[in-house]
Amino acid sequence: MPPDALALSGLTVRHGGVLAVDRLDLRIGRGETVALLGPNGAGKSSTVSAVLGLLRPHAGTVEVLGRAPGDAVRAGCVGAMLQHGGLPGEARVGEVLHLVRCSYADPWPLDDLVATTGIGGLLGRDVDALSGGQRQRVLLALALAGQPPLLLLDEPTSAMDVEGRRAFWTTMRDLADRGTTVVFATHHLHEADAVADRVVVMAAGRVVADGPSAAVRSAVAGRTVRFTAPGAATFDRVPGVTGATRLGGTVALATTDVEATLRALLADGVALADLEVRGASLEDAVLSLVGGAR
Ligand SMILES: Nc1ncnc2c1ncn2[C@@H]1O[C@H](COP(=O)(O)OP(=O)(O)OP(=O)(O)O)[C@@H](O)[C@H]1O
Repeated sequence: MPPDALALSGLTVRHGGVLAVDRLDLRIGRGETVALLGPNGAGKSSTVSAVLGLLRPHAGTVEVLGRAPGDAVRAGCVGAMLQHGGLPGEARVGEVLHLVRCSYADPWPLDDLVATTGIGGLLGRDVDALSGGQRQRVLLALALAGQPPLLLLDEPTSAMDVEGRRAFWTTMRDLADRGTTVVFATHHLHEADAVADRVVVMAAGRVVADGPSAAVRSAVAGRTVRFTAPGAATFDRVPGVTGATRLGGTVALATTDVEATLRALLADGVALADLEVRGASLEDAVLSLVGGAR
């Protein structure tokens, strides 16, 4: 059987006195699309850096496609887009792309790479003159230049506009459909929800949840009941309600028992105009999981 894309065992990363990753065990199979989630400082970037061999773990092991991280990177098996990824200065985008493609034995065909990453209009531009979102698209093209089987992306869409993000994730889904393993750290939870087969939630250097997004969401009890109610009536004492907020005429009630809450509201004669009941979002789930890990 071919080795997993990633196999981390007991990975521990320290930055001086700071414990960034704490005995992390994680396996990611080939072809999976995995979102690494968690608050600032959870250890996501440190994990990515260890996988790329950019820092030496304090303890534990890292295998990338069955190899040591440095070997996998040197063999062109890993494409990466890092949070603070640099581009050489005083060069044009096309020149940098050419140089990087030349370093691979079997580079991604240029026209297709340029079209896939949407950088056709940028090839003649100075890299120093790119906007944040354009820079991220160029970094993606460089990460893909060697057609790597594994892509590691650290907050890849942080500077992109809505359209750029949508195009980016469409590209990622296409890559995943072609069998590329995609691992990305993000704070855009709705994107993780839409794109990833699996989400791994980290807090304080450890995994606090791991599974399909729907499973992680369902781990959090509770629903939100939302309706329009003019006036200043309060609803925090309604059965099941654990939290009530009002914004103008819109009332949102967090409840652990939707039926009891709705029955009580109807019995009180509340009209429940524009009624909406929804389950926990991935954001609710992550907040709850991370809160519990603190
Ligand atoms: N070079 C460094 N020197 C000292 N401490 C560091 C360094 N890099 C990271 N840390 C610390 O390690 C911990 C984990 O940081 P890391 O960047 O891995 O988290 P993260 O989950 O990627 O956060 P973010 O979402 O903010 O990017 C944090 O407490 C951070 O302050």
